[in-house]
Amino acid sequence: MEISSARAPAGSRLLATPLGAHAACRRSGQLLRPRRHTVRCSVDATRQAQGIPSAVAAEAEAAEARKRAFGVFCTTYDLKADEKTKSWKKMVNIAVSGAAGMISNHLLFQSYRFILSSHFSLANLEKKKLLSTIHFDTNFQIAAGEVFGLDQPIALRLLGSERSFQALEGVAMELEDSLYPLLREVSIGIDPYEVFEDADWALLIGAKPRGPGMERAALLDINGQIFAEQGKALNAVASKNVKVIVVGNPCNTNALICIKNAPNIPAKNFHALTRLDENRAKCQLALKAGVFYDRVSNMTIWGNHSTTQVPDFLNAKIDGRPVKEVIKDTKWLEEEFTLTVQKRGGVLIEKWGRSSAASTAVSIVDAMKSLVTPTPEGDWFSSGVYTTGNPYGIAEDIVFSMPCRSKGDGDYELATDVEIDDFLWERIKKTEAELLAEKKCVAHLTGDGIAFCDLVNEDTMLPGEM
Ligand SMILES: NC(=O)c1ccc[n+]([C@@H]2O[C@H](COP(=O)([O-])OP(=O)(O)OC[C@H]3O[C@@H](n4cnc5c(N)ncnc54)[C@H](O)[C@@H]3O)[C@@H](O)[C@H]2O)c1
Repeated sequence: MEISSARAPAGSRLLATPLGAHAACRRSGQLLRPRRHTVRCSVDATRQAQGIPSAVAAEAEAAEARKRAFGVFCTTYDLKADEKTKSWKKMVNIAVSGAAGMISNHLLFQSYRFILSSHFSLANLEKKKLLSTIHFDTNFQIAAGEVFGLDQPIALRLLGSERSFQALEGVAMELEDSLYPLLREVSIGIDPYEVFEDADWALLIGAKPRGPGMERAALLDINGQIFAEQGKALNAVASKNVKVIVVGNPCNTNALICIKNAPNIPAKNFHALTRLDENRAKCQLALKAGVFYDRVSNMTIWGNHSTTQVPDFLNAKIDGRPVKEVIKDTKWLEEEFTLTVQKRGGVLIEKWGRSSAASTAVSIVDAMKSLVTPTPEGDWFSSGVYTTGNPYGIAEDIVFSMPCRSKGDGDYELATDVEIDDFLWERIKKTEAELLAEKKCVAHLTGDGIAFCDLVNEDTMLPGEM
């Protein structure tokens, strides 16, 4: 077999993949020219080398590969183990549910990241200056190496619903045509037991939106069932150390449902996405203080990804100083800042007629990066994580957004150097009460008995809802 690559970095060679099997090549024995790689194979030599006895077996294998991979990604690479390059890492398998939806569309294609000079100041924004200092990174950030590095090949496993399957094929076609150099496999499907196989990461975005007049309790049940099934599927077929980020709302309780349905995966591996709320809070503080957002650190969102969430200005810092020393307007911090962050999603819908997708996609990438890169000394990030064993006195056995630090190994520890005063604690208890009430509504999905839902009177809105 002769293999050459036009796009692999100099000195590197292509990676063998389990999905690949180079099915089409074995089937036809003809020269194939996938866009990225020229692959020539000798049918007999390949079969002999791999101990494949007959054309029937090759055809069966080809059919299997066709079922699981999409388009050009079916013609992935067939190097034997001893031919693997030392310079490439083992493939990372990333499963994305709701892959044909709005957030995924941004995550997969258009998650633009401004790369600005570090002295850039929002207060001094001038058009000319902006043009000269901004560069666009238009690649899919994960496949482009922003999360895992430039030598990390990626496989994407895209899960859709029956209704969105055709759109999912379109997504896969666009991924083909985007020529992402690190994207080596794409498979699509509607069965989580197939799509989540060997997943190292699962980004659970797909969920049903709350329809007009639908009570929160009904949404909890409908989406809870999706996440119970996906938890079971992850438990059965994903990597035993899979990291799961639940985005679909109500994401804290959906994450709890996943945990309860995936007993073989450590509960610590599950996250509910509250990074968008953290980013929104940082932006508001930066605007008020007249600094660029990278000067804001230690920003915690406590609790639920809902309007009861608590953006913590007591522990946050600007230029390493407590926020309250920099922004002396306590009334603004307690009232306007808190409400603005809590209701940001709803206001965005009012303006644009749809919920945040681009900034959510960016925050998913941020959340992943926070787990695979060491947290800067003294700082932390927010994530909705399992509360059992938490040092703050928050109720156990729920998923609650708290301050986390990572060594960059995919794991995290809760920050202990935080202060909690009466104002903060009162608000933490309110969002905790909401999550405990949500938990009761989904007891039938977490193995905790019969569900009882009394959320009707206290029907808080999710960020992103009107
Ligand atoms: N946590 C956060 O910060 C945050 C922020 C914004 C939105 N959200 C939530 O993210 C979710 C997705 O938002 P969106 O704008 O992408 O919605 P969308 O409606 O554009 O896309 C959702 C996609 O999921 C698919 N889907 C539905 N059920 C599925 C299932 N069982 N398996 C796989 N796919 C399924 C749908 O067909 C659709 O393509 C919503 O629940 C939204 O409320 C969360």
